[in-house]
Amino acid sequence: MNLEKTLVILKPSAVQRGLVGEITSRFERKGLQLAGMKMMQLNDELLNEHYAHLADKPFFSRVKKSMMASPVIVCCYEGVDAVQVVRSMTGATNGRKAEPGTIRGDYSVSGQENIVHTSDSPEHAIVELNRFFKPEEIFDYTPNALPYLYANDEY
Ligand SMILES: Nc1ncnc2c1ncn2[C@@H]1O[C@H](COP(=O)(O)OP(=O)(O)OP(=O)(O)O)[C@@H](O)[C@H]1O
Repeated sequence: MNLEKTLVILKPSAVQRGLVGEITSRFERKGLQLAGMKMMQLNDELLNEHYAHLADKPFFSRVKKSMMASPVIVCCYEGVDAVQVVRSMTGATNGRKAEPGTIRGDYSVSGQENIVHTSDSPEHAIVELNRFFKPEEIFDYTPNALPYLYANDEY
């Protein structure tokens, strides 16, 4: 089984709108295991790194400003194929286009204020978790529910 860890950032739009419990409960109910969680204030240096792929976009400084508008909650979730599972729960970037049932589809009507960031590949998840967490802030433990979450078979 392909056990992975992935990064979720509850953006200022989630924190300010009081959606932290709603969003984290979705991941819990799905069966993803919480491996790390903290509140932090993002800064320009971190965001230049995190959003380097957007540096030449006209909305770059607006996105960074919005990500610094309040503290965020950063989470590490673990599970089999966790990156793809969390990404599919996230929905399309623009909340107006995201499918109902996804986090962005259910809680956002904006392209920018879209509630969560989630890692988009296993490779990026490793880099992003190292960016936002110290090693000692990520916890490895065996959930009691493990036999009820995954069967032994490979589908
Ligand atoms: N055209 C746009 N106008 C305003 N903000 C945008 C636009 N496109 C993207 N963004 C913001 O920048 C973030 C990063 O954009 P990216 O293209 O990496 O999308 P994403 O991978 O769906 O989002 P994320 O990386 O946050 O999960 C988006 O989540 C959104 O907040």
